[in-house]
Amino acid sequence: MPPQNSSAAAANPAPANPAPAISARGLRKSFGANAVLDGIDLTVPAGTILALLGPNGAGKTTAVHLLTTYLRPDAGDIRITGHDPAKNPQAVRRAIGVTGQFSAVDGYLTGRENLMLMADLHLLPPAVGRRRVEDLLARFELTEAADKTAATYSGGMKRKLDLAMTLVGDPKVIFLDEPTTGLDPRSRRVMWGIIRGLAAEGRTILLTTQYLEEADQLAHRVAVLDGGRIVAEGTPAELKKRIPGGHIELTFADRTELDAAASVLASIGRDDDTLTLQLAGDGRIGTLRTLLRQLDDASVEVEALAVHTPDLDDVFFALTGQKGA
Ligand SMILES: Nc1ncnc2c1ncn2[C@@H]1O[C@H](COP(=O)(O)OP(=O)(O)OP(=O)(O)O)[C@@H](O)[C@H]1O
Repeated sequence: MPPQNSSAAAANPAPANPAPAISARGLRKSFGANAVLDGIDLTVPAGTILALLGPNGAGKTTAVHLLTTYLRPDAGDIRITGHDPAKNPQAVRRAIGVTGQFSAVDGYLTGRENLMLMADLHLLPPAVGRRRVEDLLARFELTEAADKTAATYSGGMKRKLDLAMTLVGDPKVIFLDEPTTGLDPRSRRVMWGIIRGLAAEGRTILLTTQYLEEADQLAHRVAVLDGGRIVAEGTPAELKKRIPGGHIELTFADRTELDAAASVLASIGRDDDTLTLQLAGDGRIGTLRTLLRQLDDASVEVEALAVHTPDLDDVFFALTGQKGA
């Protein structure tokens, strides 16, 4: 898949030199003998999206709980929009919105009632609350379904309602714990559009994900969490640079063709079971044209050609030795 983050970043460029909205230094948290976070540092400039990427059980949710006053760290320093959660948890709670893996949506209430309940919890004056709720219903394309009980909503609609509920309080900093887990590809894309829109409004977003493509698509920066530590941090493009380049894979119909191709091409890998050859190079037309001409000259038939560009999956594998989601 071509790297698409460049387009996301171009549509939603990070502001120059903003003050960090989220910063954490030396965060540690253990549950009994289980050291889940072993000294992590995170900085998220205002108006940007950081993806905290890690496999199941890496400690992503624990990190979100520490940053959102839900849990206290064993050690470390946190500032959220300049406030210290240990000293001023109320100020932190006023600045943030959190959408967790467990939905806050009440299935017995309608979409509008769920949102109005949040407006009441935030003590918004009734007229302000009603306006904000109607704006959010419209923005999330839930107006038509607003009077149906949330239990009748699809997974994607519930997730949108959950995020809309988080936005009733107009938070400047938003934590999204695995915002698209379990959604179908279309709903996932809708959610990506919404998340990009929130950052374009100047909100700061920390999202956790097991999806490498999600981090690539959305995040200005990615922090890879593994074994209680941040094992890599950078833009998606920077992380991609840290792994071997792309390659071209040719598949042949039989062993004779494979042997013939191997004798004329400088391959970097060969698999006799799948009848494939790997060649260094990217998908540039000139490279492919030369390659096909060489095969033509040697009268070798190619059954299939695939161009592999490195993605975050490869980064994850290179950094942690594990396959991603
Ligand atoms: N309250 C708790 N008490 C004891 N152990 C906990 C608690 N919360 C989390 N853990 C443990 O901490 C580790 C990290 O869990 P966490 O939920 O933070 O990971 P995660 O990266 O969010 O994983 P997932 O993607 O599965 O949600 C796990 O081994 C988990 O069992």
